[in-house]
Amino acid sequence: MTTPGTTAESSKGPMPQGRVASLKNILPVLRMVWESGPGTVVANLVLRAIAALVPVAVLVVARWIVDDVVSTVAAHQGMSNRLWGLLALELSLAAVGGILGRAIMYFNVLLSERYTRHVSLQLMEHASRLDLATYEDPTFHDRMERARVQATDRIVMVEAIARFLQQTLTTVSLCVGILVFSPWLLVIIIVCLVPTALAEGQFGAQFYALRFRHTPMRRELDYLRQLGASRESAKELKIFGLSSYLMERYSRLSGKILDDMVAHFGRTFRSLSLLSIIGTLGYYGAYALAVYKAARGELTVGELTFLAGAIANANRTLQEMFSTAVGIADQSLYIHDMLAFFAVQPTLRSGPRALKVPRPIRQGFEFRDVTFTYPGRTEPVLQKASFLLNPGQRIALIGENGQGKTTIVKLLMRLYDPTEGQILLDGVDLREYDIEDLWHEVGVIFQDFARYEMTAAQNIAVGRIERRDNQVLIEEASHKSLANTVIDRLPGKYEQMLGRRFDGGVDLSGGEWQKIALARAYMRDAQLLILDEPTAALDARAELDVFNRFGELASGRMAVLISHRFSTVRMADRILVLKGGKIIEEGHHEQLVALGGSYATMYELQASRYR
Ligand SMILES: Nc1ncnc2c1ncn2[C@@H]1O[C@H](COP(=O)(O)OP(=O)(O)OP(=O)(O)O)[C@@H](O)[C@H]1O
Repeated sequence: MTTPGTTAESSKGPMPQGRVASLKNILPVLRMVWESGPGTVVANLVLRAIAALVPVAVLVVARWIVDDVVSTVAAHQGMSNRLWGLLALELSLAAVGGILGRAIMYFNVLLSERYTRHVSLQLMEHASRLDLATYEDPTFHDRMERARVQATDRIVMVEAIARFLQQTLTTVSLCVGILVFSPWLLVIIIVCLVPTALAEGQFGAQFYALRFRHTPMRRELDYLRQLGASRESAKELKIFGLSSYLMERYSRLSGKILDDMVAHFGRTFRSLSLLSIIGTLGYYGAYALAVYKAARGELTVGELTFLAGAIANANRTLQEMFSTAVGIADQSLYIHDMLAFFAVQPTLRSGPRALKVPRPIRQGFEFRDVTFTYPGRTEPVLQKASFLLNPGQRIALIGENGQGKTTIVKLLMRLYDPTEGQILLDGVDLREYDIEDLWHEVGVIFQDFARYEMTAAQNIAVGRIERRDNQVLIEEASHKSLANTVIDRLPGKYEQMLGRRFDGGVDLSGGEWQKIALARAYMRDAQLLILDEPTAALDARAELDVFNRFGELASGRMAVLISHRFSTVRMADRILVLKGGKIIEEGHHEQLVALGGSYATMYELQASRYR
């Protein structure tokens, strides 16, 4: 098995394309932050700008106070009004600083909530527009899952960017303050900080590169952690004894990351400790120069106080800026999936002059020499398949696993377009119709139907969500699919929460879920009903009941049934037998049995088990 993340890319050297691209991720995130609440962003920035200037203002007032004290002592005067005023000003600045800190925290929380809400809604909106084909790509699926997590996690980065701006403004204001008194002081500080800055930059880039290289491994760790503690996998993990295998994989991967980190921080610590001595020398050199100037009378004691504070503060904030910048770059690695997800666009769309689906449909559907190959595959799943589905007809698709039955359904619903050939509805190419109108006319239950962790009524209502308050319709659908036999036994009846995720939720068996899901198809006033393995999890009696009712329901409408059970399939008006991407036999049950071909063999095989 290959271990993700062990690419040959070095963590040293110039920034390769991918890493630079990750840094570019910051801009779209900033745009999303802005869109999530311009007012909150402005308030946050204004407050931070004011807060950024408080340190320098405090030092300026401190300088005035000290100078006033010195002159007051020299003149043997008591406390002057000006001195009281300056003390009050210093107190006010401290108070303002405290209040600003609180206000910034408040706006951070507000911004974070707004951002999460905005991005989550955008994710949901974008996800709803994408082609189904996109969802069937496992890489995309992983990416979407990570995008979902990233949407809410990356607010740390947003906060860091705001902090970085604040730190920069503070540093600049302190440097300007120092510059006013002596350009030399600033030169000393900066010159002595340059080696540390360069090294910090270099180590920062290396750390970023290391994190970049670790990203796939960290993703695998996330996956393993999730697998090791999820409800879906718990049973298999126990029975197959997989936990220790997963833990071993987790431990190996995380151990590698840990080793890399220890090595990196060891190197960083050794080099930066040495370089920090130069920085400290610079700081004390500048301080000594200020003291020297003060001793010579070139600076007042107040000015010395200001400079001592400004030098120490500038030294600290400069270093903080570096680590914040590294942190931001580090975070930018983790938004790639979210942006890539937003970049995926739907391809199946309705044209500008899309037609409405006729009501009623008069001629039905026609597959005309349809060939279809899944994106990324070379072998076609269907080859020149042709058949008719007329109004009032029920057709069944049968064939061994993987022969293309579900694919036909997906094509019929225009979740994909044929690679060659045409699908016609009332003689017009399916592509000419409004896609949403088409879906509106179809009631479909797939094999892998969704189990919504919502109430029983809501689970049925999703079949026609705009009628979710119509209890009569819900109960009718529930009777037709036999869901009522399940719901009547639930303590909360239609208001019973299903699934185990939420308090008071009740989980159902596979067959019970299937009856509930089936009711969704009956909620719709659809002209075409598609049931893909609708009764696979039902017991024999329930299956018979469901189909007796289905017979009544499908009258006048079209229905497509997919099933491996011949008891189900034989009820269809016409059966299409699929093999190797082709429709090899077609007819009703008796005809196909009499034909003595593939259908007859499969039927015999199943029937013989019951004799
Ligand atoms: N999204 C996809 N991308 C690539 N190949 C796919 C995709 N979906 C299905 N296939 C492949 O197409 C073939 C037909 O799949 P399909 O689901 O239509 O078969 P089926 O007859 O419904 O099978 P089953 O009886 O197992 O449900 C299979 O080989 C399957 O692996």
